[in-house]
Amino acid sequence: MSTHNIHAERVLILDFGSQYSQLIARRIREAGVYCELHPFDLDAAVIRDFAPRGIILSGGPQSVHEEETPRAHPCVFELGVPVLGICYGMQTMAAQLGGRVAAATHREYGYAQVRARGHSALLRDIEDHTSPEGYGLLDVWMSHGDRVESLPDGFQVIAETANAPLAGIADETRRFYGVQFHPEVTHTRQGQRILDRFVHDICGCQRLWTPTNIIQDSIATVRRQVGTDAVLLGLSGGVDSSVVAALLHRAIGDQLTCVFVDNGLLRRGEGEQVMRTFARHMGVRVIRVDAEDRFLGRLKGITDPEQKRKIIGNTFIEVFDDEASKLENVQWLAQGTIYPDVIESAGAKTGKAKVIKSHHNVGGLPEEMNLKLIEPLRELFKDEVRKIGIELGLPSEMVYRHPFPGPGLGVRILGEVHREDAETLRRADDIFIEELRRAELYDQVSQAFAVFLPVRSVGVVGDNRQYAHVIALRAVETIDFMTARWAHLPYDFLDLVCRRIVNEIPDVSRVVYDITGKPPGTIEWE
Ligand SMILES: Nc1ncnc2c1ncn2[C@@H]1O[C@H](COP(=O)(O)OP(=O)(O)OP(=O)(O)O)[C@@H](O)[C@H]1O
Ligand SMILES: O=c1[nH]c(=O)c2[nH+]cn([C@@H]3O[C@H](COP(=O)(O)O)[C@@H](O)[C@H]3O)c2[nH]1
Ligand SMILES: NC(=O)CC[C@H](N)C(=O)O
Ligand SMILES: [Mg+2]
Repeated sequence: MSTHNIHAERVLILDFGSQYSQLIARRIREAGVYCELHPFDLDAAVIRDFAPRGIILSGGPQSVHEEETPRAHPCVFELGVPVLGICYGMQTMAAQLGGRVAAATHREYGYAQVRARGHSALLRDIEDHTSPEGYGLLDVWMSHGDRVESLPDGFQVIAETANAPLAGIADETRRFYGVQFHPEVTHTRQGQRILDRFVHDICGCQRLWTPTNIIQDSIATVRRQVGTDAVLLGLSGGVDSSVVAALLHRAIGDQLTCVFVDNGLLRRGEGEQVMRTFARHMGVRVIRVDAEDRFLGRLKGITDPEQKRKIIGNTFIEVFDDEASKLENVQWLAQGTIYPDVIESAGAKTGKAKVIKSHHNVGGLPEEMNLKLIEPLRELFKDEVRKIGIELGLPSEMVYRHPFPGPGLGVRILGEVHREDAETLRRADDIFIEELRRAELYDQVSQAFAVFLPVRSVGVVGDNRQYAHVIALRAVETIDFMTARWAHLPYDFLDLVCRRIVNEIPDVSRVVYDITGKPPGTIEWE
């Protein structure tokens, strides 16, 4: 049983549309405090029911001084809990409580140095440098064009810059704080300390949100939820489903059955690895379904990328359906949904956030099969999922592996998918990944893989003419996979990988390296 109620002390973040709202939530979680991110116009009744220990108002693209721009519900300032406004959040707090906000003559984007004033509970003793006059100086990151020009009653200035004399404000009595800079971004060097200060010292939250507590709590919840029913999980070998498998196995043991589908579009050794880690080492019941013929059969003659994705998704559903109907007493389908998926799909529904992913995995399973859904990672960010995976004893190569798309090699073999090309690609990809690991570059890039190009190019090998395929290598660096920079891998390294691929795989005569960023490219080629 869980020893603490890890959700009891919670912080509410109201999202005014900042690019960094999710980052605020991640930082609060890093501080060991449970928080949720919701749209700024969340119902007052829901806000009260949430019973937050503190509220954070995020930044946002709009201008408080224009008409009809977002406001926090007045109840935010009436609950008697601390409030921290960041950028737009500070501006709207100031405006709503009687201060004035206007466009500044100078905008501030990027680095700025803030001078702390007085001894606020928020910034006291937190500094990067000390000025000759003895003031604390903070290196921060700004992104604003408006500024607070006059303070509401009860507020004092706690930080200033040349361009924003009111860069930090506080009403210590009501425990309302505002900062014009962004403590949630890593460029604000003391940002985590400032947020720690807010949630621990000002809101009075303890550090209950830790991997050990999260695991204990999820186990208790899962046991309560499923009782003695059986649970089915699609296990891909990817991070999320692997962590769900480990967690459910610990919670309900033999009541869990995993289905691993080999669709013929997986990386080399994937099936073997899944069976070794889960079935052999951990004693999880895993059914391996060999569905290569079924998938490749359906893909015959299909060249359009979107059509390929749809066919692969639908075939997954069929295979799952078949497997589920063979099992007895299965009432639940487990899924590796994580918190960013929840935020993004809510945003997509209300139209407040831009639709980020239109990718599909094995979507649609629940309706098709009438199973109840169980999603034990629904509240967690990827980094939290990884920490839990490690704590549950999963190997770190599994927990820290690069993401792999649901449609797999199906979107990395351009045009029609042929079995022998999939094998060629698997070999090339395996060489690339193996060498990245050997050179200790694997963890320095966010995602790396090979792509099969269905064109032929002439080469010369051993005095003979060779007319064979082209492999493209792709490696990117990114935080959120929304934008990416191509990885500047060393030439000598690329040279080595190229030579191995061309020498070891007869069907490849040429290797190219993709130097397109995202945008304008996407990460996958299809
Ligand atoms: N080959 C497969 N066999 C069984 N289930 C699969 C397979 N591929 C995907 N799935 C299911 O689809 C879900 C979504 O896939 P997705 O790639 O988003 O997540 P993941 O594989 O768990 O983790 P990661 O994002 O690290 O790849 C998985 O959690 C898993 O339940
Ligand atoms: O689970 C998935 N199902 C999909 O259909 C899918 N398509 C792309 N990706 C992964 O998403 C990230 C961004 O990819 P793109 O720049 O190609 O859109 C990269 O990490 C891609 O590998 C997918 N993941
Ligand atoms: N990053 C923000 O929250 C910006 C707030 C507001 N749009 C400004 O320019 O000042
Ligand atoms: Mg995956």
